[in-house]
Amino acid sequence: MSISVSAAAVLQPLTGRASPPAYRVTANRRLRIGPIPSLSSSSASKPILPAAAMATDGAAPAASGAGSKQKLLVFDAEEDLAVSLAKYTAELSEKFAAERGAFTVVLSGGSLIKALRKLTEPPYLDSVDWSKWHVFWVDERVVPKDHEDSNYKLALDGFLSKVPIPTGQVYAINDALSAEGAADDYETCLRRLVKNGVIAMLAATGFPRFDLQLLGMGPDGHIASLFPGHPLVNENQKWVTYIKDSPKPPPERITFTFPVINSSAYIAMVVTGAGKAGAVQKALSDKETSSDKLPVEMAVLQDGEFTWFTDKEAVSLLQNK
Ligand SMILES: O=C1O[C@H](COP(=O)(O)O)[C@@H](O)[C@H](O)[C@H]1O
Repeated sequence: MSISVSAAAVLQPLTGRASPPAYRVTANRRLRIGPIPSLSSSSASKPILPAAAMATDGAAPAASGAGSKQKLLVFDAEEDLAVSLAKYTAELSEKFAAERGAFTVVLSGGSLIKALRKLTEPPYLDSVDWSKWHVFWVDERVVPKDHEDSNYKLALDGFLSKVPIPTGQVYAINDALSAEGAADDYETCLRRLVKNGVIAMLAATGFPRFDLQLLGMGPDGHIASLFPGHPLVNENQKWVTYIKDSPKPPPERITFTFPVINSSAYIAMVVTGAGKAGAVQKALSDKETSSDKLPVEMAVLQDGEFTWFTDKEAVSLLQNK
């Protein structure tokens, strides 16, 4: 099989949003998977038509994922990905700071944090208005904040300690509480910030609408602390919930639920390495009605823009099919 790439994917710059590192990709539900054509010798990323979740411009909203678009960016090297991710994030920061006077950013743990390193360097260190940033976690391990397993510590060491975000705008969990207590406490914090306008609300869903969620995916296709086959993936009332039997250690965690993840304005899904190629292949295959969806496949924005930032290894099974 071969990949079908729309010419529009190459030629049509995205408009109406922050100017992105790549291009709008128009939908093609007859996606064929195969070798990635060389689209531009000067570009480090190659837009490819991805998943069934992609929506045609102007298409009627589907039952879920209304208004959702997905783009797939594939970089030759992780270094190129990091450069592009920094530009993308800085442009969204500028857009939301101008529009709303605040930029609400959700971090995951794991490999994502290292991919943010270019934001801590010139020109972004000086050009980004860090005073507008409000930082949250899509999931957190229920451990002390100075524990090696803490997503807060990972982000502090690798990112937050290197940029001047006001400490009062960094919303870590209360690590003195139980998993259940920490989840409730975090949701209460989010509700307060929605009430005072720091976090937007998506009227269509009644859930908070973060400006940008910077997410990673595990080799099993989990995102946040929402794991394949775990009942938490079906939680549709709570904003934040907890897990005590995480298949990946540590076992106790709190996590945003899918309604919150899917109410975001923008998601950057940052996935690198051959170890994730199987999950990427499944997520970007053309099975629209698969009943055994991976958690990453359940991340479908209600009204927003979803961009995959990947490297060649992560999409290697797409290339070889
Ligand atoms: O446990 C977790 O894993 C995922 C994926 O991590 P990665 O190192 O494979 O990128 C991460 O997104 C999540 O926040 C974390 O708690």
